[in-house]
Order: sequence, then C-alpha cells, then structure tokens
Amino acid sequence: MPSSIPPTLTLSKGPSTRGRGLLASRAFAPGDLIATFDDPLVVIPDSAQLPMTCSWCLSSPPPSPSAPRVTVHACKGCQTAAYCSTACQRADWRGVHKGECKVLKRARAESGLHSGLQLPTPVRALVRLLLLLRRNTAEEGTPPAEAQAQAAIDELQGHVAAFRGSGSGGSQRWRDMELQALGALHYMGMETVPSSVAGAVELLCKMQVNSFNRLDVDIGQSGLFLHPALAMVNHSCVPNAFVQFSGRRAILRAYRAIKEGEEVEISYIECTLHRSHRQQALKSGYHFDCICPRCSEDLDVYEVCQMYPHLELNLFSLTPNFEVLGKSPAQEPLRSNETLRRKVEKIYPRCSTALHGVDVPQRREELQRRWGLCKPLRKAKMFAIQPLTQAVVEACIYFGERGDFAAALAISCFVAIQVDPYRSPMPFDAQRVKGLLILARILTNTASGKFLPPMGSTKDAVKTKLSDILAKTDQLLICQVVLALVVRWGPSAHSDEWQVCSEARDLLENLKALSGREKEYAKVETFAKNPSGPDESIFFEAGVLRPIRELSDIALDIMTLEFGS
Ligand SMILES: C[S@@+](CC[C@H](N)C(=O)[O-])C[C@H]1O[C@@H](n2cnc3c(N)ncnc32)[C@H](O)[C@@H]1O
Repeated sequence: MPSSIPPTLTLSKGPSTRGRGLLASRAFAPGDLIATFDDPLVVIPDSAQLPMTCSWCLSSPPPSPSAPRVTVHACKGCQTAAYCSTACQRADWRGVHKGECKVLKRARAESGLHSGLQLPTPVRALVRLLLLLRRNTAEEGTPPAEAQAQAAIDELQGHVAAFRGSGSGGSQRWRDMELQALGALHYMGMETVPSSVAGAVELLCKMQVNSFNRLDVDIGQSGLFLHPALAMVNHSCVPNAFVQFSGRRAILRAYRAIKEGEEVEISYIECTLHRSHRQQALKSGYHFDCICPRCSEDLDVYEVCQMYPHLELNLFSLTPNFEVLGKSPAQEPLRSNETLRRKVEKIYPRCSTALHGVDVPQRREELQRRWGLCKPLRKAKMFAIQPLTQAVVEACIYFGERGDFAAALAISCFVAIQVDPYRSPMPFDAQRVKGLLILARILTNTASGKFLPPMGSTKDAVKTKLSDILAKTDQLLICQVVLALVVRWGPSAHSDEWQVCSEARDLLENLKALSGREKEYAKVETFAKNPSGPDESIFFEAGVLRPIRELSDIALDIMTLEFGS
C-alpha cells in the first residue's frame, strides 16, 4: 500500500476501471488545502535548468528584480548539480547525490565535451531512483521509511505492456525508454543484461504514469516530482482539485467544494485543450480513455465554465457580474459547429510551438501568421478557445517586449475579463492570479506616463484613443485594486509563500508609501474589506471596471492593426 496517505484522504481500492484513487476524508471548500506531500521519492529540475537551480531546494533565479536573489554553485565533483547553500548540498549528498555525483562525473568525462554531457531529465530521474533502491538493498537493516518507499514503487501502476505496444521491436516510445534505461545503467556501471534493462524500463514507465511535471511557467522552471501517495490521485478534465509545487513539496487544494467521501480528481494535462488533443495525451502518457463530462459531451471551455459551481466567488474579481460567466459569448457551442471545430483541430498543431526565446521581429511574424489562422475563432468571438487564447497572451508579451506598455496593458485587460475567467472559472486559479500580477506590473509602467504613445502625434486613431483613456484613468488606483485581488486569492491559488503573493504585497507597500494618495488608498482598503457594499460597488465600477473595460475594448483593434485583420 502506498506510504503516507495524509489523514484528510483515504485510499480507495474499489473495483473500478481506473484502479485506486483518493477519497476526501472530510468536506473541503473551494481553495481549501487538502494535503501537502513532502519527501518525494524523486524531485529534480529539468536538465536545461540544472545550472541555475538548486538541486536540493529547487530555488532558481527570481522572476522579478524585487525578489531575493538566488545564486547557485556547481558541485565540484560532477560540475553538473548546483546548490544555493552548503546545507542544501549536504542534504542532497546524504540523499542520493553521493552516488549520483560519480554517475554525472562519468557521463561528463565520457562525453569528451568541454561543457559536459547533460543527461536527459528521465535518465537522471531513473539514476536517482535506482540509487535509492540499490541503497535500500545494499544497506542492512533498511530503515522502515525506505523499505516502504521500495514497496510503494513496486505497487505503482506502470502500464508496461501498453507502453511496449505491439510488433517485435515495440513502439518508438518503448525503444526510446530502452535507450534511456541503457544509458542510466551504463553510467552507473551496472550490468546491461536484458533483465536489468527490463527492470529499468519498468521504472521509467512507472515514472511516466505517476510523476508530475513541476511546471512553473512564471519563473520558467520545470522538473519532475514523484511521490507515491500523490500518485494515487486520478484524473478528470473537469477536476475538483489541483496541485502546486513549492520547493520539495506538493500542495493539493480543492478547486470546488468536495464532499466527504467524494473522489478527489486533478487534471494531468492542460484541460482546456481540445478533446482530441487531451485524449491523445492521456492515451499516450497514461493509457486510458477519459469519460469525464468534458470529454463525453465534448464541451468547450465556455460550456464547462457555465457548469462550474461557485461562480459567485467572482464577486471579488474583475468579472464581478458572475452571471456573464454563466453565458457563452459565442453564438453556439463549438461542438455544434462542425466546420469550425474541424478548422480548430487543424490549426491547433500549427500554433502550438512555444515562442520563448524568439526575438521580437520573429515573434511579430509568427503572431501575424497565427492571428490569420485563428480568424474563424475570432469571428466566432471564441477568445478563450485554443489556439486563439495563446495567440492573445503572446501578443501581450510581444508588446511588453517592444516596450509598448500601453498596448500590452490593453491586451492584458482583455485577457483578464474576456479570456481567463472562462478558461479558469475560479478567481483563485493560479493562471488568473498570475495574469493579474502581470496586469499590475504593466500598470506600474504605464502609470508613470513615460510609456504612453504621444497623443495626437500619430495618425493612428487607435493609439490616440488609448492615450485618451490612459490620460483620464487613475492607473495607480487600478493597480492597487488589482494587487489587492492578488493578495486575496494568491494564498488559495498556491500558498502564502508563493512568489506571486510576496511580489504583490511588496508592490502594494511601495504604492502605499507614495504621498498625496492617502484618500484613494483608504477607499481601496474599504473596498477590499467589503467588495459588495453599495458605495464600494460604485467605486469599483467607476474607478476600476469601467476603465478596464474601455482598455479591453480597444485591445482587438490594437492586435488587428499589428497582426492583420
Ligand atoms: C497516477 S496513476 C493514478 C492511480 C491509479 N489509479 C492506480 O491505481 O495506481 C494514473 C493511472 O490511473 C488510471 N486513471 C487515472 N485517472 C483515470 C480516469 N479518469 N479514467 C480511467 N483511468 C484513470 C490510469 O490507469 C492512469 O494511468
């Protein structure tokens, strides 16, 4: 039985097609902490992140200049793993780095490359797991906790036969895993006889099915996290819970109310993708066919948003008229428009590559292409449907990188009210909260007035209109309200220690320290305490929502001007 199931959860072993699962031992409200999972079997940064991430506490360079700096130093032995402190280095050494160091050193030496060979993430994870298991069998009187870990690995679902696939050589995926297994065994100096390769491939299958990608797009960090108790949670594309990562810990929270005895379900994948892409990802990575309501009825994000309970939590958000979220802005659901649905299926793969690291002119060219491809979705007003959503988010980044913060602000407002609430109906959704922090960061730039396009000096009516709105808007006031929303919802999105929360708190303090604005700040504080009060609602509507709507309304003109109609 998987070790250390937290008391707030119960392991179900029911005769279900989905195997074991986790049931809530008590009721949870939306945003409640269900459990934390410490001491994972494996937690590592992605290979690409190794040089700048502490291999023990997983700290990495901060996303913003105001966050505390993290400096890491490479291990003198392998020169591959890096640490932010001696304490972290010692802890990892006592863990498995003592053995791993030799393996990484050997990989480096054998590669003959000056910069050394960076073992792929699954190979490093496998090395760590094998070292852990070898240590268990090598040590006499294995400590009970580690013996339990061994037992837990034995019991993990691996879908080995399904990964192997049919045919003599097995599937391409299987052959890749065999190569990864051979690599790990070779660098560990272990035998590569068929039985040990088979054992190592089985571990790779188990890692694929049961580990999490501890992805944090905000700080560009990702990695692998394997915890046998957390691995018991099953999937739904309409999840009632979600997982966040903080250092070596995973945090499981309720997304909506969960009753005592109800199964806790998270989404293993990006659940706003189209059905065929979700199903393919679930089939190839986890070997099951999802029959959740989103899949069985092929609901689009707008329809799913309508069926989520607790939309009223949006009262304290930039979409306080939560009844609007209960209606789709599109004339008909995507599934009823067969032509559009087929077009979307076709364009999605042509728009899905990441634009990180792409320079500004190239980004513009690529966005023009995507904007053109997404025309049918634009016409149908389906901005929360991929790949249009991603194009809009990328457009905001593009204008920010170009230093056109006024345009970035308008698009960020558009995302905050026309896109994010539909794809993430809860105001404490991490993606939404991060979007608000980005909006506040942009406002700190535009509020100074330095970044406004010069009024009247351009023939472009859209830019003049944008300047007009900004000139008559109290941007600092909006910034403070938006930060108050981040501070309110951030802890339920992740934790109190989340970098997004601390940055928002710091920015709020800086704004408070500005003199001459005491009256405005008092109003914001009163509003934050009682958002539905009559005076507070008027203040919110006139001072915040109206200008945000006006900015959002011209975002489309800005994007059309830049990327084509
Ligand atoms: C991380 S494990 C979850 C625990 C698993 N049920 C077990 O008993 O070990 C992932 C596996 O659980 C099963 N699973 C998870 N969610 C499912 C779902 N919604 N429908 C069917 N099977 C599911 C699949 O076999 C999948 O590969």
